[in-house]
Amino acid sequence: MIAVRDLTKYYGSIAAIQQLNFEVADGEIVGFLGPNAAGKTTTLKILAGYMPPTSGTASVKGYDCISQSLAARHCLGYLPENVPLYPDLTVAQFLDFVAQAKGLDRSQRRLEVDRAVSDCSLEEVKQTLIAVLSKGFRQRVGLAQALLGRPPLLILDEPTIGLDPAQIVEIRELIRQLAGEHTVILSSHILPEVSQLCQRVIIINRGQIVASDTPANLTNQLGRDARLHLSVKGPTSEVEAALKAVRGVKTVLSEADGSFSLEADLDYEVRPELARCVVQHGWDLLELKTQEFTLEDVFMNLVTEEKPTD
Ligand SMILES: Nc1ncnc2c1ncn2[C@@H]1O[C@H](COP(=O)(O)OP(=O)(O)OP(=O)(O)O)[C@@H](O)[C@H]1O
Repeated sequence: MIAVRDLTKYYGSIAAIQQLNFEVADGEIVGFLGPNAAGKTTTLKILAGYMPPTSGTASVKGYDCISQSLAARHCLGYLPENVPLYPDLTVAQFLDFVAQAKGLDRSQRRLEVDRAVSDCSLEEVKQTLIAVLSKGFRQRVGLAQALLGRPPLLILDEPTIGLDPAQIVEIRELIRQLAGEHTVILSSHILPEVSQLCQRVIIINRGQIVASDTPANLTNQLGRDARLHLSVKGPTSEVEAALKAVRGVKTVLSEADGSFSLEADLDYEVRPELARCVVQHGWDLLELKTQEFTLEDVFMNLVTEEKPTD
């Protein structure tokens, strides 16, 4: 569905993205994840045909996003970071206007507007002026306009930004439902959002791709170490020293609440020995649990490891 080759964009002397290469297959839901200024919006704008790259190519369904922009744009619906809505129009008028701009004829327009209104649960505000809509409803209108014409690809730039927690849950649920019939690429810097919604994650930092895999594989890649959390009632420095001495334990960190975080070699089952160690010292073992690596750990690992080259 999407093929990106050596995509590079300079704004003046600033390289927003450099030599990006990735593909998105039909039916995939891909999260484009990165910190602020990583180059997410720039990439999505190029894919949506909003601006040309400095070099490299991007195509949607085989159509080049710049030289065959019209054909490429027919295959996609784009929700920009800041949705350009017309406040003086009602929701129905605005959607009809966008449907016209997408080249749909009168009868198709009515059907498509009704379907998008229904898909995005906009019935109650269909005749309401956009000016008076809440941010959550505006975002739904933004999604609805992207859906008009049933494009096979949806490009969603930070779809939940600025929404309250309840609205975020609603929009995520809506995206999950839409994903069944569409290929989706969405950008976000919210890690749980990406791990909940996406089958694959592309992590971008300083304009370059630093990882691309399923959330599960990314967390598995984090290494051969297990993380454990212990809560022990005993003298902190002595407990710390004793835990450190257990075979397989690599690091011990005492936490502000008096508990301990450990990293241990996965090749050893350290838990029985840790428990014995605590009990033999006459301390109380209140809790001992292993902790899974999360996408946040992967992200921090990749993003903080990457140092600027200049
Ligand atoms: N129109 C522009 N003119 C000059 N520089 C720009 C322009 N748009 C973006 N940039 C710069 O390009 C880099 C990438 O920006 P971009 O908006 O693509 O990142 P992003 O990952 O979407 O960030 P955010 O999460 O903050 O929206 C940043 O350094 C940004 O300042």
